[in-house]
Amino acid sequence: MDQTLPVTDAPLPDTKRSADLSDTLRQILAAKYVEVQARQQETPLAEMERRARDAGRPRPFTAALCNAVADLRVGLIAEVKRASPSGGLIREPFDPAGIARAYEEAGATCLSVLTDEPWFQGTPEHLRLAREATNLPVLRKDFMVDPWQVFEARAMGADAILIIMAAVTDEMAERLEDTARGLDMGVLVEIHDEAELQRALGLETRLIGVNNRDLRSLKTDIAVTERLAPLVPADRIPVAESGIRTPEDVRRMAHAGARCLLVGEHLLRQPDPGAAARALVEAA
Ligand SMILES: O=P(O)(O)OC[C@@H](O)[C@@H](O)c1c[nH]c2ccccc12
Repeated sequence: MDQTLPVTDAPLPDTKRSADLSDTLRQILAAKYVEVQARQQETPLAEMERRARDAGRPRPFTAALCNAVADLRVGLIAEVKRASPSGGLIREPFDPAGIARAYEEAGATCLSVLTDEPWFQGTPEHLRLAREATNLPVLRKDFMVDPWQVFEARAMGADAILIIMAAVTDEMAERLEDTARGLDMGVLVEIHDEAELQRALGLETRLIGVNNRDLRSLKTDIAVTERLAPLVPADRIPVAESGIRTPEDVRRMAHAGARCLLVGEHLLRQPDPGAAARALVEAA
């Protein structure tokens, strides 16, 4: 996939201004800024806000995960994506509705659906199809850099958004969260190190996602959750993300304190993603 994109000086958080930021993340964010600015010309904020409010009330995303944790179940956020740049996944044929139904039958608590197209071949239509096929709350998995995208998420039917601390300033993170809360949407904030955890704790959301994938190197190591989940305060809920494949991985994440898991690639590489999801749900 040719991704030679114009790199602009996106307002990245100070900690990320150095060259240590992965080319991938920098290119994704630079392209996202260009894309979002163009899309706002087509659909101004006032109109997108109207569409969001017309979309009705979201399904409870955070409450679904809190209930799973309270019932000592695994809170599985099962991901729907056609491709992934880091692992070379391409799922063909790709049936978002069928995959979502299989996840629901397997006992998943929520869905995560990629809507980033250049890198993950995701679309808002994938999210709409997956959401319509189940009763599960759906997280819009995309690179949020502007509150306009939060209204767009609700307008396409999403029930929650992701805030990646490595991708935004503290001020933007707060604006994104305020916008989501104003729409009664859930917020999963994502971190990859101790500094990002401290920044994330400045937000209200209880859901602290620990991404085992380093957005600089795209290297994945589930030991990241084992290091960071114990540092998450007791009034928050750690969510282990990325690189989770086996029942043993699930037990390691649970032992580290993460009973909510976000899993994609392993499930989507299987002929029957539902059976693979059930194996993980039953593992803890
Ligand atoms: O496919 P995996 O390794 O199971 O990972 C799922 C999910 O954690 C990953 O897709 C993800 C986590 N944070 C993101 C931010 C943007 C895009 C993708 C992601």
